[in-house]
Amino acid sequence: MEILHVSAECYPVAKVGGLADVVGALPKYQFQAGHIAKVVMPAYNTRFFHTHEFELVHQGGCWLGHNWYHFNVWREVTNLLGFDLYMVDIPGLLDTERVYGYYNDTERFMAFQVAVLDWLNEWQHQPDVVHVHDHHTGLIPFLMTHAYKYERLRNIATVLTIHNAQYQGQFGWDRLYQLPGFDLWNAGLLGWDGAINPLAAAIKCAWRFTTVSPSYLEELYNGANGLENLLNYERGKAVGILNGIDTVVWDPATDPMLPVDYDKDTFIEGKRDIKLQLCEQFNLDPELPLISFIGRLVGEKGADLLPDIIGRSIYEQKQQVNFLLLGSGDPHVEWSLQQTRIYTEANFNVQFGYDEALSHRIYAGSDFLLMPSRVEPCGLNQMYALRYGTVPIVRSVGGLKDTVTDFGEPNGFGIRFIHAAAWDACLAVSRAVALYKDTEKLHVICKTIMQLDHSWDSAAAEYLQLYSSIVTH
Ligand SMILES: Nc1ncnc2c1ncn2[C@@H]1O[C@H](COP(=O)(O)OP(=O)(O)O[C@H]2O[C@H](CO)[C@@H](O)[C@H](O)[C@H]2O)[C@@H](O)[C@H]1O
Repeated sequence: MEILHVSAECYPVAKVGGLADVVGALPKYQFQAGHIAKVVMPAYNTRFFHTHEFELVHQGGCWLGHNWYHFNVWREVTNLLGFDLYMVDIPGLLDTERVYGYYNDTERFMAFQVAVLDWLNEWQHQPDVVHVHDHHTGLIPFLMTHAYKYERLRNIATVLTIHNAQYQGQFGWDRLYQLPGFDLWNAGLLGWDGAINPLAAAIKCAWRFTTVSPSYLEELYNGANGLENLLNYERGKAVGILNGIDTVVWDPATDPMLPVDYDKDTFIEGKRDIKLQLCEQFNLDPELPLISFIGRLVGEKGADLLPDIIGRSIYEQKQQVNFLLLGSGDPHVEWSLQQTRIYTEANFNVQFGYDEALSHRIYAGSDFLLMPSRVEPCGLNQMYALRYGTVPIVRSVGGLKDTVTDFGEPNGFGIRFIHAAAWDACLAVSRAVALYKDTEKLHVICKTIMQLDHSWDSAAAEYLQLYSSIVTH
């Protein structure tokens, strides 16, 4: 089978969050299973694009309303990532330093999608499936079925994966003229709640859609940032498939970003050494339990609760616990964390910004990883933590509920709490501190969690089963 993944992010080329991890791993597993898996993404002005060898496979141009853009499609020639990587370069639109956050993001991703389809329209053959990810690529299933110039693509199966339904990419109907021509009787398929909504359009037009965990799918029917009714209406097309993790990139036994490697038999020394270095770097006492948080500092991740959780826990535990944070996001949260640090300096440190290498050292060197998420479609951090022998403390929601059991239950191994509230998270922290003191029990848990299988094997098979159910030839 031939699958073309279309995405705004792909690790290690350009990563903002978990979307990149998934698109950098799933195609690799599909390729290893004997299929042709391709990824096409924007050619941002990244180091990767400038330091690897690419060949030009297509040149074209597209109108976006009154503006004409040239584009080039490049292919990475060495199959470095374990699948075919294509990058669409649109000077003036996509050659940006960052992935998102520009005033013209709507045009940038609209042009990207049109360029991908123009290119696909020129292929001699056709892929079996076009698999789009999140709202940045959500117009594709609509355009493939309704735009006049893509009539040839009409019978290719399309799948949408929703990594996060909070973001939908809405824009006004006044921009309708920027899209390639289609029969206006079908314009309603683009809309939701008074605007063009690319995520809603993809839910309506893709042949199937998936969410990144079964629990998240169930939750979306009741809370999906305005799309609940649509999702309920289209539920016949929905499947929840739990993400896996790339066990080659995320392996403490071979991770080049760690100063010391370790496995299930050497984790006590390995984790201790990395924790020592981390604590030295961040001025924390290595004898105390180290609880970390990595991620975007936004409400969805419960980041606004962190100052309270940290301040109260340090007080309640009589300064016998440490916290370390890596992330960036909401300026109010960053400010509040800085304020918290003023009175908890000996027990808490934070690094604002994005640092891939540091994130690996934190997963490895921490005793616990805290995830007080309000919404968590899947969550990869808890699976990385498990693989690195770090006990996850999670709010029982979405994918966290599907991947972490509580050590208070038979065969449980993590710490779960129910409410997205500081008091409940603080109770979970107190359980973590107590577990830390029971070294023997903690070590048994660490060894167990390092051996759990969260590789992509089973999820990749589920996706292939889904494709087979819709590919007609
Ligand atoms: N400051 C920082 N420095 C270094 N690394 C950082 C970092 N902040 C985040 N990361 C890394 O980014 C990734 C974040 O993964 P998440 O699962 O939390 O993704 P996110 O919420 O972006 O994506 C959405 O898509 C994914 C994939 O489907 C879902 O798991 C998730 O629930 C959903 O919200 C992890 O690899 C993490 O280590």
